[in-house]
Amino acid sequence: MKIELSNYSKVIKRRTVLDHVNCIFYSGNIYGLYGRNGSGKTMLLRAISGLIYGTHGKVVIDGKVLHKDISFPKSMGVIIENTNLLPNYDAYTNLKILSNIKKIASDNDINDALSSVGLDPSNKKKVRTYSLGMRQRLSIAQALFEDPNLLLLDEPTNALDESSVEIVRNLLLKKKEQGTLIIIASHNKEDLNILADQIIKVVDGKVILS
Ligand SMILES: Nc1ncnc2c1ncn2[C@@H]1O[C@H](COP(=O)(O)OP(=O)(O)OP(=O)(O)O)[C@@H](O)[C@H]1O
Repeated sequence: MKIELSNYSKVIKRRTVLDHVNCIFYSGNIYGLYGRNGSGKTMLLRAISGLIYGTHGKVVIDGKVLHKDISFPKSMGVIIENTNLLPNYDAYTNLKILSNIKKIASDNDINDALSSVGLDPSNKKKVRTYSLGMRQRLSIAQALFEDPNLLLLDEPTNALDESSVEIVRNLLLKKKEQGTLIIIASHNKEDLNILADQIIKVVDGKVILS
């Protein structure tokens, strides 16, 4: 998989939040987006995910122009703010409902996905009563669940304790080895140093490649 942003800009209410971004992402790599609050990291993830329309420029995914040839990247797992969880169901039911929509997962798949992030599949607690860290682990299970080719993760480990961070780092490195393209926005320099093949600095909507 190859994702290319060419001269991509996004202007919201006369403010340029992404400014002539040019970058290329390839499968089998982890890219770390690093930058201050409000610099545009989440916006860049949204642009790649197809959640927003660019004001100028384009996103091309495997030769197909986003919002022209395709609406979304074909196989994608996303964590952009914790809006993807169903708070009134337990963790198992969250993944079960997702799998019923997509009709792909067995009970074993669900149990494995929850166990892989250290959640107990038999825990019947409703997700609304979960701690932030448990929610974050469930979001990660959900993003990884269908084995997507592309993972877009906004601050995936900011609420996790040390042992959970370790679990998630290992999971992501394993996915990378399997050829997944992973883009992570993070304030955690240690995470990015350990995980990222390339760190991309985002400053005032501009991308600085290093
Ligand atoms: N819906 C919106 N309407 C107007 N401006 C927005 C909107 N969402 C984000 N912005 C602005 O776009 C800019 C980039 O925001 P973005 O969320 O991408 O930053 P970020 O680098 O992810 O920050 P953080 O580290 O705090 O998560 C910010 O100035 C923000 O105020």
